[in-house]
Amino acid sequence: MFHASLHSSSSAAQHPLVVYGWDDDWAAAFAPYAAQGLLPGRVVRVDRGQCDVMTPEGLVRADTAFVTPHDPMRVVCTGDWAAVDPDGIGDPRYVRAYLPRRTAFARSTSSKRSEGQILAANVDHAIIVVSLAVELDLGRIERFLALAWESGAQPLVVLSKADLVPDPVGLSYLVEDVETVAPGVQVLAVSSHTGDGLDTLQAVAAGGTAVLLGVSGAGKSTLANTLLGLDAMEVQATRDADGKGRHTTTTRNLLALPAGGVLIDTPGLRGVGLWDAEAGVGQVFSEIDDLAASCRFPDCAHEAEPGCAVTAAIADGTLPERRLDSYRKLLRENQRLAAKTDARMRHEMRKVYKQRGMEGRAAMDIKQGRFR
Ligand SMILES: Nc1nc2c(ncn2[C@@H]2O[C@H](COP(=O)(O)OP(=O)(O)OP(=O)(O)O)[C@@H](O)[C@H]2O)c(=O)[nH]1
Ligand SMILES: [Zn+2]
Repeated sequence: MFHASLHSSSSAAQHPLVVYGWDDDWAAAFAPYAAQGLLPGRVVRVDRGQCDVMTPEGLVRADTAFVTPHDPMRVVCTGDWAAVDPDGIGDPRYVRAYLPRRTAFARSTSSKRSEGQILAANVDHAIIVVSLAVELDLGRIERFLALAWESGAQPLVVLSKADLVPDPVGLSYLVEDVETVAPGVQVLAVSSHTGDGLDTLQAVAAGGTAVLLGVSGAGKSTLANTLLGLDAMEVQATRDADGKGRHTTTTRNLLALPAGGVLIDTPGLRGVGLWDAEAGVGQVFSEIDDLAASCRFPDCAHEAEPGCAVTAAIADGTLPERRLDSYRKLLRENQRLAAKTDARMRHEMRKVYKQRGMEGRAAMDIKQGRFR
């Protein structure tokens, strides 16, 4: 790139995988595999025991048999950084290993046997898309926030279809409403139709790998197409061809954005639920946790205990009762799920991602001038 050639004569060309999120830390983690002659690559799609991996040689197809253990949390997934066989060594090529994940999105796979499944790995930004065309459901936003925090990614709430709320004062109230349930999270009104807010969203997305979360009709596909630089005509044409208008994400689930950054859009993420997100739940309701720290009893249940700071805040109107109800509901739901889930698997997930998530959030806090 222009900058690179100005500042450093040795790096005339940047690594071809930089647009897919490659950085010095990944390079360091990959060094032992590079020494074995393996190629680095980012998994852009997984299906039927094979995956597509973007490598410096371009897109290669590789078998995942060596990295497919019985534990579904350890199966290679979209967003992983993989070590694959170089060209000419065996046919098919194999994925030999994948690098430790920085973050991961998981969900429970079945209602009977609650098992975790990884949906996307190494996501930096969880973009929660909420339509302004319908009434805001703050409880639902809180669920998505919990899920996002639990993954280790930094959440961002996008209020989509902002063109439907032409009154700027009304719009600012809606943004404020969402901000009250999303401490530590940026809330951004965006319209794919007028382009409002897109610059800011693009700038955030350029800083890493993003996923779009949200219910059906929230505007995720439209936003994805906008970020990918596909205009409405192209999308319409595609919609006519496959009846879905989702051509961009049917072949690859991970795409480099023209304005920088990477977008992951896997089908599974579209219906994602809450999975063992207890730490994430606490993060969403951090103001309640803060209050609880001042309760007289450390194990206060905020019911009828004397000296309870939480019920006091509800009584004096500083904490909406809805927030506490919502908090309890999510915790209960979460405990039900957690009870059904194999403890070892949960432990595994905690160990690997929690630390990273906390480090990431601490770094974000420092960057944004928030200190706790
Ligand atoms: N007015 C307005 N409508 C929008 C905007 N963005 C999307 N829409 C409309 O909202 C509807 C749903 O948008 P999609 O992008 O398909 O929503 P989605 O979240 O991808 O939905 P699923 O694919 O079902 O998950 C479509 O009819 C879009 O045309 C916007 O910025 N303004
Ligand atoms: Zn209390």
